[in-house]
Amino acid sequence: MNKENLLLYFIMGSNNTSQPPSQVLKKAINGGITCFQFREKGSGALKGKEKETLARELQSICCKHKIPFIVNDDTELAISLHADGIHVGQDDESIQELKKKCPSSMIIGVSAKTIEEAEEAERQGADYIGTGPMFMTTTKEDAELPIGPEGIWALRKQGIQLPIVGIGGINETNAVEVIEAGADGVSFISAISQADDPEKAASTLKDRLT
Ligand SMILES: Cc1ncc(COP(=O)(O)OP(=O)(O)O)c(N)n1
Ligand SMILES: Cc1nc(C(=O)O)sc1CCOP(=O)(O)O
Ligand SMILES: [Mg+2]
Repeated sequence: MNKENLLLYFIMGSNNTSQPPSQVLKKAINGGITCFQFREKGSGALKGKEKETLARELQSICCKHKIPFIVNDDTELAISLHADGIHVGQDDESIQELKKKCPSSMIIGVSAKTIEEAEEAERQGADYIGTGPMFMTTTKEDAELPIGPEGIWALRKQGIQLPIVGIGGINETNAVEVIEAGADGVSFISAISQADDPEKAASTLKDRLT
């Protein structure tokens, strides 16, 4: 994957916003996001056909604007939609399994915060790692304690070269710290999905980082 695409990585599912998700995504794209992950998860998340319909709608918006469309967790959905990529965590499907099932062009993102996890992701051929939580977050129901941007410093210091995107509690006031620690990008849900004006929220984040 082109690591420039990780700079402003927006993640959202239908339960992360009170506005229509398609409107939020369009505004976020107008504001300058560079990548999108469909994460339909947690309380009230859509399932089955409804989930697929929303995924297709958001994918077509991304496609029109040439924004990579990544699916969280759901490999079957990612494959059936010919998504640009899939993101998995340590408790999800292994990279080895994904490599067997997915087209070789599909971007594979993996959550990794320890040196062991990051080295394993590199060995297995992940395209990028997501490291977090950087800061306190209430968006992920089972989020762990924050490791701070120091967690990214530590991975870089120990020689991790894979593209890294920080995640968790990132907003316009702390995004720069994450990049300064060695990340190629920042990912965020609520900073945009909960904003009254998602376009302005995205463009403010972009201004802070460019
Ligand atoms: C870019 C990015 N980084 C990390 C995660 C977290 O993935 P995971 O640990 O599998 O947790 P869930 O998102 O599935 O709850 C992510 N989604 N994206
Ligand atoms: C999906 C997710 N994964 C995390 C991790 O630490 O792996 S934190 C998180 C939630 C990010 O939402 P917000 O930007 O609203 O804090
Ligand atoms: Mg997961």
